[in-house]
Amino acid sequence: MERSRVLLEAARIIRERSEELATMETINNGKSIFEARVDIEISWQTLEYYAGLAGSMAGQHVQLPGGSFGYTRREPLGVCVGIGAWNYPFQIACWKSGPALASGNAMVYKPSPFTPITVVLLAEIFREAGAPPGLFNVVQGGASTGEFLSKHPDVAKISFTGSVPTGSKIMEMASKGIKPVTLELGGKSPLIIFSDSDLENAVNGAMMANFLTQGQVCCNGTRVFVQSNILQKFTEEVVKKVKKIKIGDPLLEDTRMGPLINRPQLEKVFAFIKGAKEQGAKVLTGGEPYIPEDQKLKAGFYMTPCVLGDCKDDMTCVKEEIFGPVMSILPFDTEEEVLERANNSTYGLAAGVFTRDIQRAHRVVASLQAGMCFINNYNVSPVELPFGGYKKSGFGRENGQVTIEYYSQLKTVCVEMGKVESVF
Ligand SMILES: NC(=O)c1ccc[n+]([C@@H]2O[C@H](COP(=O)([O-])OP(=O)(O)OC[C@H]3O[C@@H](n4cnc5c(N)ncnc54)[C@H](O)[C@@H]3O)[C@@H](O)[C@H]2O)c1
Ligand SMILES: CCCCC=O
Repeated sequence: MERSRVLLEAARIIRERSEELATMETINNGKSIFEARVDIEISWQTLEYYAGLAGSMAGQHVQLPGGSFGYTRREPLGVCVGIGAWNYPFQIACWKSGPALASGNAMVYKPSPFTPITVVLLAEIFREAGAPPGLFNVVQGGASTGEFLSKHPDVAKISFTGSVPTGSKIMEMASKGIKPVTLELGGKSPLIIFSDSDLENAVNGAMMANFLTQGQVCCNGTRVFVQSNILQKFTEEVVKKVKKIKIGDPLLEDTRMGPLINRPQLEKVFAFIKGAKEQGAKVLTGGEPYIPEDQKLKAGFYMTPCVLGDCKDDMTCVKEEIFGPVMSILPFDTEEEVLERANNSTYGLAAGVFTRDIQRAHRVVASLQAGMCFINNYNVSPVELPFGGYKKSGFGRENGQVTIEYYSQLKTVCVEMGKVESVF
């Protein structure tokens, strides 16, 4: 209950300071203030949710023959390391620290060097909320700092959010110390639109699946499979909407797309678009540098959101994670065919299906190889629901009750009430 009170107080402070924190997050990352506000809201909800679970951590009592019994204790792991990506800096730190602290651990958190700011504010908030000094610590740095933390003998667990190659290195380092890891990695998720969908809903779902945070979202549904008989109509509607996305100063109220995180990321996205064109895809809109009129923004890393048509499953833009505002549209004919193509990926983070046929919706998600599936929506992530991947998108979960298990260990105590029956 003591932990719960600290988390609840931290949630209250975040809520009270939400406008300031959202502004800082926009400056930190470049996402629109509109989206940053949502991130801050999800963040305090996460701390509230785990505050609620903190007091309910308990073991089991098991009766054994002869009056003997056993019981289990759910105990903390110790010092947990959190290593975060730059796309949701504050939210990722809350997704990790909420369950870690609720379970009784301490945390050392390393944000991405591209977004070092807001997690420092989170550390100050935890202190102000009553967390003892040293319970939640921030260490700044890049790969070598992450490696130092991952190899450190005093560290009991690593929770990592980032790319597959780095996740693989972290797992290797953790294996040397036999440390548990949670890996929240990348994706190339499918979004399947059946022709019986509510078209407006499906178009809105595809927008949500591709263009939040300048397309730099791990679970984005970037492979948009559209049933052939609605391909033309769907594509026209999507392109119309994408053209209307307001790009510019992320601190302005009506902006919906700010700059990408940095120059290399912008160039990487342009290289994917160039490669897509060379492989035969057609740019239906966007994919160009965007120069805002405002003088002070001219050197920003802006681009116009892009929709690619005439895509094929074996194109690089369809197979690899771009991590930018680029949607690939792929026609399909049958359910069986689309399932096979949707699952034909080394990733398995998320997937979505739009249909009015409820039986089909459940049948399809049951066959999709993805940890986070959406029916008739996309990219909503309530804290009550576990989030995480299949296949190379990682393992372990964030959010939901189950995450307590990833931040704790189970001790079994066997109690003998009779005499020891020695076999010797
Ligand atoms: N599944 C999820 O929940 C989720 C959420 C956000 C982002 N992501 C993924 O993250 C990727 C983009 O983020 P990124 O570019 O920051 O990823 P990244 O792997 O380059 O870096 C992530 C973090 O790891 C650190 N790091 C880098 N090399 C390291 C090493 N050798 N040892 C230890 N730490 C090291 C970085 O400094 C950073 O803090 C995308 O692939 C995206 O899909 C996944
Ligand atoms: C914390 C939000 C994770 C979404 C993926 O990038």
